[in-house]
Amino acid sequence: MLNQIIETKRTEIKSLVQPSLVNVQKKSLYQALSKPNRSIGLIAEVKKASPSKGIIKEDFNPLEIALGYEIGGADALSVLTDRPYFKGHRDYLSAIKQQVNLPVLRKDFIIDRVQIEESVRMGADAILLIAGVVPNIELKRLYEEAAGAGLECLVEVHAKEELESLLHEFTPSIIGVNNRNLKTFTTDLSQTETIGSLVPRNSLFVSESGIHVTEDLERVKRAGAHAVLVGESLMRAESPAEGIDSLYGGEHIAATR
Ligand SMILES: O=P(O)(O)OC[C@@H](O)[C@@H](O)c1c[nH]c2ccccc12
Repeated sequence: MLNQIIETKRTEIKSLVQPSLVNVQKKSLYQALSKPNRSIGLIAEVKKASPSKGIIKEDFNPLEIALGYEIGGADALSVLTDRPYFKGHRDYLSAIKQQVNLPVLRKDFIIDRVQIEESVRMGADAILLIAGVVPNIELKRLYEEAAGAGLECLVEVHAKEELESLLHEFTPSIIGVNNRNLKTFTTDLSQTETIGSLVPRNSLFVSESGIHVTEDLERVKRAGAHAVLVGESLMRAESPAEGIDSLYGGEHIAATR
């Protein structure tokens, strides 16, 4: 499946037409996650569908969901911009970034520098870079290119060895451990525990995927995660804010903010 997605991206890139530049105020994902609203940070994801779950939300209004996440006290947003597999759109990200006062991560499969330019133009604050889809040396180039263009990166890994070999090349400021196995699509939170022990002290550590209930949150918190990236369980909630509230077991937002 991942191979197929990457093939599709290569085709998309060949005919990519750059969007016009949207004028937005940059917000740092790193800073937001360094001082989270609650005991563990939250990147709340705007996602209509996924290859493993099909359509997650029928009546999907991305802007409304994003505004709901902001009201609910999310620290940052992740917006799917991949169209064929996740039913996202780059216009969703631009619209959200113009209306919501939170850092926005572009969730897509970035394999080429033209997509970095595209991300800047659409108004993203940060992009996802996935280890294993391009060689590490190439990932490092994309990371540096993004930094030069003013974008932060969440660098996603899936195995201990993958993180180890990545750290030989460079040390990302924000490292995501994906609990989802990209081949079988199953999620396993022990991924966060095993791989988390290797995340360098100075990097922010995000646990991604398969976090549904307060116990899951507690578990990845114990494993040292600074933040979680949550999509499906929030998308299925009665409302985005209620979803966040029940995930956090009613934990209040820090009064110091
Ligand atoms: O819906 P979930 O299980 O809460 O997962 C969110 C997020 O981690 C997931 O959407 C994701 C993680 N890495 C990705 C890479 C591409 C697309 C999507 C993803």
